[in-house]
Amino acid sequence: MVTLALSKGRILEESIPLLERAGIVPEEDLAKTRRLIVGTSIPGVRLVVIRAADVPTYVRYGAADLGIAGRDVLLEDGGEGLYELADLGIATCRLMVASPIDEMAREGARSWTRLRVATKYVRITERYLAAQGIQADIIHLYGSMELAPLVGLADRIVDLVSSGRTLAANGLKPIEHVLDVSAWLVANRAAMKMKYEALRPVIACLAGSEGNERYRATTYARRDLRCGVQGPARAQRDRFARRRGGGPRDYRGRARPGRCRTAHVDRASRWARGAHGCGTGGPGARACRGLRGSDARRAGGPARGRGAYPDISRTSGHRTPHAGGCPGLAPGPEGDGAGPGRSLCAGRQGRLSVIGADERHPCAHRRGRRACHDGPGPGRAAAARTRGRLCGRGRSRVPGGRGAGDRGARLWHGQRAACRQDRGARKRLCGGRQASGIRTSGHRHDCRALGGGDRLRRRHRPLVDRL
Ligand SMILES: Nc1ncnc2c1ncn2[C@@H]1O[C@H](COP(=O)(O)OP(=O)(O)OP(=O)(O)O)[C@@H](O)[C@H]1O
Ligand SMILES: O=P(O)(O)OC[C@H]1O[C@H](OP(=O)(O)OP(=O)(O)O)[C@H](O)[C@@H]1O
Repeated sequence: MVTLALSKGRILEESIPLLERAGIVPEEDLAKTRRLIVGTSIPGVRLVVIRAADVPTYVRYGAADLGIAGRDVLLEDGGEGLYELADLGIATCRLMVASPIDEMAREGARSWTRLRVATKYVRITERYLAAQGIQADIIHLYGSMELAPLVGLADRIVDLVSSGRTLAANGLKPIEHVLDVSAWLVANRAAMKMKYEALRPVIACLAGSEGNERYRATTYARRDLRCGVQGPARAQRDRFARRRGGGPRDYRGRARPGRCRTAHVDRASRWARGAHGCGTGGPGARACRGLRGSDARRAGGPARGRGAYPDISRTSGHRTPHAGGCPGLAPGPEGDGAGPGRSLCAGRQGRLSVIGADERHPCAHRRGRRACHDGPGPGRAAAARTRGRLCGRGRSRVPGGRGAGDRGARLWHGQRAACRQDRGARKRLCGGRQASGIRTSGHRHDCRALGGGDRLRRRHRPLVDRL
């Protein structure tokens, strides 16, 4: 059973059409029913309707597997224990600082000193004010913030603004923009591991449902389609190669001809950003279906002609490869293209990330965690590939040294320490015995034998140090 938590209020109003477009039709009218758990047209998918601020809690503790909540609520909550999967593009508004209109001429927001600010969003406001270097007392209210300045409770408010009518009606004016807000699809982390097969079609249908134009590679797809096929070494090499003006390179630095067989998509991580311009029109293009605008350009799509990759929309965003919607939400065979994830990564979805790089990035890749359900996590897989390539599989080169086999190593010198194959080379350099070593400082730094304790360290210490 998949439980989807919906926020009451505005988000619910806009969630219902989204659900219906995705083929998830509630058995009862959610706006009218007093029931809080409602079945849907999809067996095994049910809805719970709760207060917006409670959605993160339900999802965090696994009472709901998925949830739809405003970004304001998620940021205020902190988002621990959640994967923030996709910006659904509904219930959009802005979080603004507002002040009484007549005060506007007197001072700007930045000149505040020890003002009182009323808000429902204490955490966000604290962070915002701290970032601005403004000292203020924050007064926590639960609603009708606009009233606070009118009755002398606060000098400013931080509140959501959509049409601006509420502010205007109360003689207030927005003065600073804090945050763009929209509703996001979130998931319980454990459920994403344990119930992934059941969740996947629901996620795909909600995040990629036709008509959801905000479904972008920048959110769900970008983070979720980590196939782990293409490792960082190759991505990095390609990036370097492109900077040099050449095409993609193999580990020896030779031009890599023909079609690239990889389809790595994760641009959420730095190293992978260069992974798409493979220059072949093959994998990069395939991988980048669904990337929009600058992402697509970065991926090399439009650079090779706007029509080259019909799935890349330059302006309007991701054109979901979700032909035909989500018939019955039945998870199809891997790689059947039925969902945005599968069409891109052949079903091997990986780890997810959070909203916006500016907030946090608990990226499983960076932590090297197992994230891919079909294999080792991208971190480890990538590291393994990197090691293999860097050391040239047994070449007795010192990383950073000379020789064709070391090109990759030079690019990836940061990985040297991890490269087992390099041990041989180091040993040969120091023989495990030399007192002063060869290339002393570099050698000392690299030599694993130094990890063996003081005795070894002394033995390896260059003569000059021992004097
Ligand atoms: N004016 C608005 N326009 C668009 N979206 C809004 C607006 N106000 C709030 N939202 C979004 O809808 C979510 C729920 O807001 P809503 O006003 O329906 O409930 P609430 O007043 O925050 O909650 P409660 O009534 O339980 O205190 C907010 O978290 C925000 O993401
Ligand atoms: O810009 P507008 O279109 O006028 O909408 C903004 C209002 O909507 C929200 O209030 P809500 O109706 O949720 O009531 P609340 O203040 O009690 O939360 C928000 O807190 C503003 O008051």
